[in-house]
Amino acid sequence: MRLHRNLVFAVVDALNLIFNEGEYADKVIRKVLKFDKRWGVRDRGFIAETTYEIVRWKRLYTTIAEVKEPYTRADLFRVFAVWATLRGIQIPDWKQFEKTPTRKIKGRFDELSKIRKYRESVPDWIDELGANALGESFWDKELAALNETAPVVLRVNTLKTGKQTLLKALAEQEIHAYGNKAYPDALILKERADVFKTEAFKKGWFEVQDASSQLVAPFLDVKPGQRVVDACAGAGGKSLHLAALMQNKGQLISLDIHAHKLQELKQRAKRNGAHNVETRPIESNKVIKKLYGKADRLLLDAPCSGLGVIRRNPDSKWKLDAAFLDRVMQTQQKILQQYSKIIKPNGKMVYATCSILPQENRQQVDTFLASEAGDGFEFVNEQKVFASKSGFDGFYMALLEKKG
Ligand SMILES: C[S@@+](CC[C@H](N)C(=O)[O-])C[C@H]1O[C@@H](n2cnc3c(N)ncnc32)[C@H](O)[C@@H]1O
Repeated sequence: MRLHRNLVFAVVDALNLIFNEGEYADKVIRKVLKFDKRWGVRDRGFIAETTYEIVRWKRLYTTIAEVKEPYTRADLFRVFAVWATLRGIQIPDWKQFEKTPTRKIKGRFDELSKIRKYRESVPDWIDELGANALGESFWDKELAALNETAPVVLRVNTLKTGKQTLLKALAEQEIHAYGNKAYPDALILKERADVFKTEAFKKGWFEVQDASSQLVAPFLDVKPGQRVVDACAGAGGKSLHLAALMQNKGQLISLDIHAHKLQELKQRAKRNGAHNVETRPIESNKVIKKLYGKADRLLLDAPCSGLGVIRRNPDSKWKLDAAFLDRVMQTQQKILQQYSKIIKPNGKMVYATCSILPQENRQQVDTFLASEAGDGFEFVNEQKVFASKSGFDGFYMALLEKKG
């Protein structure tokens, strides 16, 4: 592979914004990709993938490069040189790469790879947290799986089409995918592709949604005609799936504290042909209280650390901190305590997170069940989804039933 100057410079610009300015990787990449309209699919792929890779391996690469925050431009070129050297890519003779110590880089890599927190590139506190929560040997495996590149997974929108029709439409555009029996509506891409540009996407035939995330809506056991509340709906990944399972019959009320996310949900619902979705921003407690005792089904897709999805959001490893984790765990319990009142007698509720930590998952459910608000609820079932076992994102879901 030959390195092109303006592409490498774009990666360095992106890294500067992510590492030094604290901006989010996905937003930065979208911004940087607009720098030059002449860049083709491969160029864009190089910028996005290389930036994500370096963000993923930040601790390892910056330690090898012997650079510290805040990084100068020269530091970021050194980090880039580490990435290129470890991939066996010829370092160009530009002045930014003068004196790149190729042999030393390889030696340092071998040395640091013996220590998990460097090998897997995580801050000390996350490494300790994971090892304490899951045990050393399981954390070893799980963390390695969480650092793999995530595949692109689609969920077929059964309100509009079927799997075979979608497969055919994608194949006509040279996008090839395959199914997996454990995930009835999922199609996994063989190679990354910009699926958002396809006609099939514009027609609402699919959404991009990880396979593990696709397990959540079916776990709630919704039926057409029911009243279902999705209380932390965000931009609606799971609301749209619920609407499809309800076959557009009944009522789906999607709530969130952020109105702008619900706005996006509305647009997606329109494209998906999901007509039974109503969005309500949680502007005050009244919005929740009005729904007390009214829902057959309730989904609590709670805010969380996101430790199960760091393959997709590698920069969250560097942006998360212990104080955030504490706060989000308090919110999870508050949501369980208060929103569970939305359920009717004999109704069902799913509590879900995209975390693999027991303290955000089963322990929250147990605390809720032991509390006054949890009295009258029965634990039915749970699914702990680990990246190392499933090959997809880490997730948790618990099904609870309110007694009659
Ligand atoms: C895991 S995300 C939801 C993802 C979404 N369900 C999906 O499938 O695309 C959690 C959501 O909870 C929302 N949230 C945070 N605190 C909340 C609260 N107290 N009540 C309701 N929603 C809240 C966040 O805005 C965020 O959209």
